[in-house]
Amino acid sequence: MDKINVGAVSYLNTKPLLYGIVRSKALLEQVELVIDYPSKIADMLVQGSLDVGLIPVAAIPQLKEWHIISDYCIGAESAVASVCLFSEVPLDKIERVLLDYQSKTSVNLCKVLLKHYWKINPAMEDAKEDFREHIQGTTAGVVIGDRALEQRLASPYIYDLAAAWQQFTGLPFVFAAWIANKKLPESFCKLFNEANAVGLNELEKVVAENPYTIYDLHTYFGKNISYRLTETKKRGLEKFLQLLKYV
Ligand SMILES: C=C(O[C@@H]1C=C(C(=O)O)C=C[C@H]1O)C(=O)O
Repeated sequence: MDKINVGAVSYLNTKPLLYGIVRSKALLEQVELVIDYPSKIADMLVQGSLDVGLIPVAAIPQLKEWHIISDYCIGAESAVASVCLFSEVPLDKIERVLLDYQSKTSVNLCKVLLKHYWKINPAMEDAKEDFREHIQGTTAGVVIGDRALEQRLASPYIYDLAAAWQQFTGLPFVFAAWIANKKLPESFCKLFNEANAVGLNELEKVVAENPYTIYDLHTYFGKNISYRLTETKKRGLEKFLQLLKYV
């Protein structure tokens, strides 16, 4: 039987989900695992080189067919820490926003918040690889993932996009979810879901396996990121997909 091509995000936030996946022999026999940054994983799922991906939810409208195949996601109930608008000046002085090329969800979340919540209208620019060096003066930037945790040490103004979304809507936010572009066998989905949960029940071990000095990973995995795809998170997701039509 052909292997199921699975794509996962290369950031620290995905380590708790991958912990059990890479330890499940039964799963690894069925799976070819690819790890890359989120916008790449989304493009691969849309093109069909993946069957399942932990994809940015903003890419969902690009898929002809999609199925959420797991109860786990990369979400947040309040401040997420690793998805922020970083700036040297306060919000009302920002003239230009550089948008992280590795993101599909957060750059659109920032557009939604600028328009409907903060009600300001700076210029937006899709950024290139070295964009973090250009976050200065009245030029701000949306940065995601591990690089955002680093950027926290450099930027005086940090606007957490999940916290702002929560204040705007009263709902949690889903950044990425395990989405398949075709129906997959029930037996695989069950095994896959169970494997996702293993690391979440062993966060101490996941932290120990990933030495990191920039940010406390107990806080990051245990408080900032919220991994369960609950009914309220699904409501947050639906609301975001609605607003996405008009950005
Ligand atoms: C919370 C995060 O969520 C991520 C944000 C994504 C996006 O903006 O497209 C995609 C996948 C997630 O890993 C993060 O990476 O910091």
